Amino acid sequence: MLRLLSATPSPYARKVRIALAEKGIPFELATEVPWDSTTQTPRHNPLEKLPVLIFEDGTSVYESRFILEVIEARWPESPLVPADPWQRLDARKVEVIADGICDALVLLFWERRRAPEHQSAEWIARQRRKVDGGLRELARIAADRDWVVGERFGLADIATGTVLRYLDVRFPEHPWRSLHPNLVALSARLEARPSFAATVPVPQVIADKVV
Ligand SMILES: N[C@@H](CCC(=O)N[C@@H](CS(=O)(=O)O)C(=O)NCC(=O)O)C(=O)O
Repeated sequence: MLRLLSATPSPYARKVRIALAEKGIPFELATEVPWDSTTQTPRHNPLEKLPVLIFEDGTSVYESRFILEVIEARWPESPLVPADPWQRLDARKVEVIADGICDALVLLFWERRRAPEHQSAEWIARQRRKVDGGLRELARIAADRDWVVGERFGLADIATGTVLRYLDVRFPEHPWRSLHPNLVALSARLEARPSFAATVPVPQVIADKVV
């Protein structure tokens, strides 16, 4: 059985979970805390990050954008990327922006886990700018369209929907809902999909000292 190493808050893993669900591909969900010494993630990814997609023969694929490319190549039915090559690049650009916002949110989360006297205000401000700028660009691209890119649900919606809900987990005080009402409407539509409803992110308990 196909296996996915995942974590309850992970927006990157949520993209893969949603894609597999939307394509009807069965898999075993292995929920980990990659920050704890007990995690099996390093056994399957030398970069020690999840999500990791593990095939029955033990081969592993990691880095969510690449995992999604592998899934699209291996199971092309119900495509999640547009057929038009330029629209496909637009969708992948949206994923780059969404993942980049998530990356900034992860860095922000860990900076705030440091003792107050060790937190860098400059570093926090820099990550905050990336979150705000990325959200502005996603709001500009999405506008009031039914789907973020193209004429149907796909990768760009998965990436945008996951970062918006991840904000609630890692940066609940961020005013994105008042700043970008079009993203609020988009998020509500996406979260109503069964693949989203089944994968709502929640914080995890991290037992080990990480920073
Ligand atoms: N670019 C990677 C990012 C993955 C990532 O940062 N995963 C985190 C977990 S989570 O933030 O998604 O919940 C991780 O495994 N971190 C462990 C580590 O960085 O050592 C992807 O898209 O897959």
